[in-house]
Amino acid sequence: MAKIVITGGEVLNGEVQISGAKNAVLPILCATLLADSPISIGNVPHLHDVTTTVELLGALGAQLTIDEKLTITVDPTHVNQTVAPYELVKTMRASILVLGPLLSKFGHAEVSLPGGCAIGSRPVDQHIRGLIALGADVVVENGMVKAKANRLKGGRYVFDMVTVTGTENVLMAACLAQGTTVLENCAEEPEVVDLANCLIMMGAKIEGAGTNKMVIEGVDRLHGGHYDVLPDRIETGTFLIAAAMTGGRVLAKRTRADILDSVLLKLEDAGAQINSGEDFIELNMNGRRPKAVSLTTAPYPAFPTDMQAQFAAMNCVAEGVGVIKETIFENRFMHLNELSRLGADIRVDGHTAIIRGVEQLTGAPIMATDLRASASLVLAGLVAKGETTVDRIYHIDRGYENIEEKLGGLGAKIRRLPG
Ligand SMILES: CC(=O)N[C@H]1[C@@H](OP(=O)(O)OP(=O)(O)OC[C@H]2O[C@@H](n3ccc(=O)[nH]c3=O)[C@H](O)[C@@H]2O)O[C@H](CO)[C@@H](O)[C@@H]1O
Ligand SMILES: C=C(OP(=O)(O)O)C(=O)O
Repeated sequence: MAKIVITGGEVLNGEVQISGAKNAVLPILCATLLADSPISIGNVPHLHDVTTTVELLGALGAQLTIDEKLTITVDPTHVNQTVAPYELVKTMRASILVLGPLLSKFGHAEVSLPGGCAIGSRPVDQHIRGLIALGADVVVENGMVKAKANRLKGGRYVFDMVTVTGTENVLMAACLAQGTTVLENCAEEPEVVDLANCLIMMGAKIEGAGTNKMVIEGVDRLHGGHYDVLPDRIETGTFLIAAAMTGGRVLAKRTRADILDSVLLKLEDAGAQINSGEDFIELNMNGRRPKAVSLTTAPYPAFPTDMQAQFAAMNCVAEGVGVIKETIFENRFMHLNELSRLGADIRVDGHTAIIRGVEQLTGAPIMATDLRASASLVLAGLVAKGETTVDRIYHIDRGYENIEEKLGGLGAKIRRLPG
């Protein structure tokens, strides 16, 4: 299995180009199934999850072309399959996002219950109940979600909890339903808004994206066009933390500060100087050691669970004690054991981690357990004395484009050992 080897101790300095957001491009690629003419998607990140989605859409009969800039054009007019088997969806949580579009467009969908990061049980009951509220007939049998409907009808659904992909699935389904759908307690994440903007470009009638209530007026058809995916706020935050942990300065380009408020505030609490403009964020630590920060994860616009592991890594070397509460996923502390193997001082009490910063971590072989855990281990390796080898690095390739090249460009001593 491929590994990443890092020799810690370099102060990061320089510019990094941020890629398109994984959690926006995946639903948007699935939304192309709804169109009745070709649609091209730009600012696509080169990620394993994108390849998986492309393979999935291809297996459903869509014709895809990818140019040298990684713009993906999907022609969904030849889709002739509405079954997404386990073999195709097992590595990626987001594959459940073909359920809503297939059902809405073709009246039938069978999608295997998804895999993805092992960070919690991650049920899809809200996706199913939302589709039932639109008139679908849904059963779960042999690990498959099987849904059918002649034509979905507008309805009202109040999500039990804020769910990002749940909101996206039901939103996509509602676009081609007959009549008006009202969705409440919706996720307000920027990636949901990006999906809604893409659907609107395709002819959908959606109001309220980015608030907790969306009203969707169903239309008879959606068309193609072109859409550029928004920048990845989690990748951005990860590079800014790399600068903060190493006492360095990083200019993240082609990104957006307005979707990172809660993260930037915590970085300022850690002592970072932040300067941002329309499409860049610069973080300067001026050689200082970060101060520990306390945080609680919650749905957007509060602090994102996808940045929790990276802040845990920063707290390991920060001055003082930081208390981290994870409220979204029940099993998202697996990085903490590995960080302890580097010498971190961490106490876990249920869903709370109390981290006392140490002066120096020391390199060791460690194991990545999920996507953001992997990122946090790489960050820790940047500041650990000597060599850190992060095994099972395939997790990181699901969500970070060329992470070792980008960190290397900022001065990190990092290399990949092929498996
Ligand atoms: C591809 C994608 O966009 N992934 C993101 C998405 O995951 P994902 O959409 O899977 O996460 P959700 O927002 O759905 O999960 C939030 C919480 O709701 C629970 N839940 C969710 C759906 C459901 O039907 N029933 C239920 O109980 C989950 O177990 C979890 O405790 O949002 C998460 C929370 O911001 C992020 O960490 C993931 O990076
Ligand atoms: C948990 C994540 O991804 P997924 O939902 O695709 O497993 C993530 O992006 O941190």
